[in-house]
Amino acid sequence: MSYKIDLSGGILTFTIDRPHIRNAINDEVIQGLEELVAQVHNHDPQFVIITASGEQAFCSGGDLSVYQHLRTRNEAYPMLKKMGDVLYRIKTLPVPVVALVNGMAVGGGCEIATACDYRLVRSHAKCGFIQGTLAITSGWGGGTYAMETIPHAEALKMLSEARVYTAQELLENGWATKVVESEAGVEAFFQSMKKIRPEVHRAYKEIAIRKWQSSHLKDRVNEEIRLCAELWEADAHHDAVERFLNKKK
Ligand SMILES: CCCC(=O)SCCNC(=O)CCNC(=O)[C@H](O)C(C)(C)COP(=O)(O)OP(=O)(O)OC[C@H]1O[C@@H](n2cnc3c(N)ncnc32)[C@H](O)[C@@H]1OP(=O)(O)O
Repeated sequence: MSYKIDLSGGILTFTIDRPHIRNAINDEVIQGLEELVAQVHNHDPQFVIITASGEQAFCSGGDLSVYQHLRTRNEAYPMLKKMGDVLYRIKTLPVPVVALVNGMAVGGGCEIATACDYRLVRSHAKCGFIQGTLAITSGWGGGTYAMETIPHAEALKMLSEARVYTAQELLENGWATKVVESEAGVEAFFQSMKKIRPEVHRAYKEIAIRKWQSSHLKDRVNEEIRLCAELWEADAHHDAVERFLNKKK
């Protein structure tokens, strides 16, 4: 199984469990995220956490060993759309969603964390929208969410530079909610949040969702997915993926 879902103390936690491949996303993880959404609606938790196994990586994006076989725009689009749709459903869950960024979050991994309401970033973690180095854009909605989350120039810079940022840089540009040294920092965050009644958190989330609906967030995400699918089929993308996968051979 590529993921775990656990409910404890009113917190529903989704853990990507593929540390050997830096928690890259495959179809099973995408299905798991769909199951997470269903479980939120069934169990009514106070908070949702998305995290991953190990300390090296939160998520290295799409599993390139699998998705390298998607060659054309029409082949790439269904994968991008499926993940984009489930991330939008996660973003618009009625309760706060917290990314516990336990290590590197790059490419689609950075998109997943950006879709969350809060990002608790371990001090050793580095994160970035490195998609540009693969000659594509973000394609799961993360670019659109970055522009909703941090000031425009910071978002555009982070997306366009396509490099990894340190935890300190992420705190400075507003992407990281808090940099945490250890589990104690995470517990302190939730202790503080739990002082406020769940219905208050839900009400604020509802206000945020209304804003996203009125600014047609879903349409903007769909346009991002379409643009990424177009770039996906270029030789420049496939050559870059091949270079990454063959780097040690
Ligand atoms: C589809 C939406 C957009 C996207 O997500 S495009 C994908 C963007 N992701 C990438 O370009 C992959 C980036 N990965 C990396 O840069 C590095 O692996 C990373 C995360 C910095 C970690 O570096 P290191 O700790 O040095 O680990 P490493 O590179 O030796 O990786 C360990 C093993 O995992 C593999 N791996 C890492 N990320 C992967 C991925 N996304 N898809 C497929 N395989 C991946 C890597 O090839 C290596 O495998 P092996 O042990 O050499 O067989």
